[in-house]
Amino acid sequence: MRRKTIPTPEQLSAFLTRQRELLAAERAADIERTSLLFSKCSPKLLEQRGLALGGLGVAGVELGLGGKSLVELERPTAYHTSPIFFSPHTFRPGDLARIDQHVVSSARKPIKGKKATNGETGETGKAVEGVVYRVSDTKIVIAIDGDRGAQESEDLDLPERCRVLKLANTVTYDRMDKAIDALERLVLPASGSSPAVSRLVEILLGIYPPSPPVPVTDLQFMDPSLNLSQKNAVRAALQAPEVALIHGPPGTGKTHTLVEIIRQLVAKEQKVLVCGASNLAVDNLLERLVPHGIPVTRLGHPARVLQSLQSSTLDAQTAASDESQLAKDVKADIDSAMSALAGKGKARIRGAERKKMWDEVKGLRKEWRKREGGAVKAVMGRAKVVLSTCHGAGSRQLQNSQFDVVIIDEATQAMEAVCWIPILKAKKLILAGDPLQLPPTVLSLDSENSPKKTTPKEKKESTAKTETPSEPLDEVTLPESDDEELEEESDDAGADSEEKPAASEPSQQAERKAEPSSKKICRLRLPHSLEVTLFDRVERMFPRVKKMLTVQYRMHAIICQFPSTTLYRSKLKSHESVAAHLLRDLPTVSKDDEFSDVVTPPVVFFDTAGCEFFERTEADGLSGGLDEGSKSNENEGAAVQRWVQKLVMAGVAPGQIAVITPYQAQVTYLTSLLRADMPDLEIGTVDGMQGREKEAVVLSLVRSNDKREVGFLREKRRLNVAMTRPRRHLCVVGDSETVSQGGTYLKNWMAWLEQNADVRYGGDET
Ligand SMILES: Nc1ncnc2c1ncn2[C@@H]1O[C@H](COP(=O)(O)OP(=O)(O)OP(=O)(O)O)[C@@H](O)[C@H]1O
Repeated sequence: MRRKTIPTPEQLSAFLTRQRELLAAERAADIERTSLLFSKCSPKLLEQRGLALGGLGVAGVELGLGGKSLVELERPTAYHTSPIFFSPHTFRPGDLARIDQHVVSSARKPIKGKKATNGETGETGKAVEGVVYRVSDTKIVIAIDGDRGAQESEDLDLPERCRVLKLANTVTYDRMDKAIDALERLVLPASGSSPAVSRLVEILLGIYPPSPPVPVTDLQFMDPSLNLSQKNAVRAALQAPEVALIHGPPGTGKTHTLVEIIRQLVAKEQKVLVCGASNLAVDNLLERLVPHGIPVTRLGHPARVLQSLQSSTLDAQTAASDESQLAKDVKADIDSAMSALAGKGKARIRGAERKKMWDEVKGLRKEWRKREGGAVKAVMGRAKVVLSTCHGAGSRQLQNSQFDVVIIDEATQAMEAVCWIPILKAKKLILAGDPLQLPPTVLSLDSENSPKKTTPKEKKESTAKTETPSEPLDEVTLPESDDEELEEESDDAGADSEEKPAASEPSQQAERKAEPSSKKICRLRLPHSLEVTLFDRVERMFPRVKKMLTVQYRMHAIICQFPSTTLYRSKLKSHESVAAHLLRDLPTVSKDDEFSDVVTPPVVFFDTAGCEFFERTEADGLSGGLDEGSKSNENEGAAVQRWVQKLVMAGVAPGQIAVITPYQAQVTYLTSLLRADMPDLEIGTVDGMQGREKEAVVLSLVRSNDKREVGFLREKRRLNVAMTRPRRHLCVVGDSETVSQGGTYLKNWMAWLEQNADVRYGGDET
């Protein structure tokens, strides 16, 4: 039995150093990935890869919420004889992007009627960076901050012919670094200074254990539908003086539970900061809070907030506030000057006149920002519940704000450092997530710069972002839970291999030095990668602060059985409202006998063993080998297509079906097979489906080879996500012979499918 000790200053320092090293490696990997793409790919290839849109012209500039300049770009017909629709691309609202001069790969004739002064662009303008605000088939709108691009360059003097490039987001890394620096100043102050460190910070770093719960005697649940495990989690979160964890397996109502906690905290006049790992997670919570009439303010770039929730944004609330009326007349003047400068349809204002006008705009903007700043302060002062992404909590609007409680949803998908950004603003922390689903995406696992090197085999598997592998876990175990008799400082011999840092690490040597031979180990352990989340660490240090939700409202009981037994110690139960639901119960689905074998079984397994449906490795060389290694399986794709067609013929709407697979190359292939006929069918990677559900899910496993290699299919957390997305029907297509060679877990799953699924021959054409 090893006793855990509190960290020494050296160990605290080693922990912070490790976080910094990991973040630096991740930043480098992110930038390297982007620059590799930009350097290896010709402009045409960048467009083919969906990372650039070229040949654009400015269709207009207007002033948007929060003083942003909204630059609308389209493909002017003068440049293109072909349709002006964009080709497929990866730009989504919220992406960072740069507008710069259009570049062509090879010499082309100048455009008729234009003087080519620089390459073929005609006129050199300035590059600006911003955020994608809106995208349609023909237009892309980039929002540029009033106090960044336009102000710094004084003039939004964009090139006449532009392109838009997708950028790596380094702001997030800056904020994470800043949070780690702030943490260091708190816990390892320079001599002489003695800052007040909150007990929460000390607990999260293993210096103190959490205080005992403070009973809440008058607790009246506001939502009568909460089940017992949800009520227990709400009670524990409210009673915890400093920290609580909510473990929500798939479909167990994590968000439902958090909404109750927020309502209870608001009723007690607590000021709450609610964060999510992603904008989607934040909007999901916002959507659920708004109907309860809770006064919420959503921080974040309006471009990153769902259209339907815009009225809850700080920008919109500021615009509607009494305080901002003062700023409105200034805004009108800016608007008219901006449209004159954009000069759409008229002659472009140039030279001294343009400079003078920009100086005026600059002055007006300064005044407007001052007036708006006052309005923002007033709105923030009134807000009871503030919502933002974790890194958004580092924005200037929250610079001096303090909260009673910070809640982080999907905390198991957030890197630890990003969680520290909001944590440093609060006295108490509630984390919700599921450590048995996929961790945050970490690019540096695959990088030369990574403190932890991957094996060549892992590396090959992880070239596309959607395929970033996690360390294959041979023993994913449910960590010690609140409801079992456990010593708080128990032996962690059962800890999974994840926590073992690479032996050659300098920081780990520091850890080993600090660890005396008497088997005492430090409670604060060094993470081996950014995949180790704060939730994981706190759970391991203090298992009693965790409550698990145990009733799921998504899957048919059979679909739930394997993950529940193997990952959740059989604690995950199916609510009676879903335990027996089948596709045939859907109102649109045919009740004819003809379709019975399609819409009745909850789990179907097309076993392709012996069919010789071999996988193919992609090596298209498109991006200098960046996509090399992704797998596809055409015959399996055909089997998926046949089953989807049957489901649809039986009356299941394409929008109720998802086709998922771990491999990007298979997504591409399946898209080419199915997209044209079924635009509403969801086709994507397993990773992209985390947090979502569909009535029917068809899962293509892809791997089929003589070497019995399964690659990152063996990652249990990915498999868990894959098999827990369906509500009524799961169809698995795969080669049991290959897949069952991928370790005990996959072997057991194949055996379970043989026993419990409606097993069919994979080559079956009928
Ligand atoms: N106590 C309850 N009674 C009835 N339905 C519930 C209850 N709790 C949750 N649900 C339903 O279960 C579904 C999943 O809930 P929710 O979205 O809150 O879960 P989640 O754990 O956040 O989901 P995910 O697994 O996607 O992260 C929702 O449709 C929700 O309405």
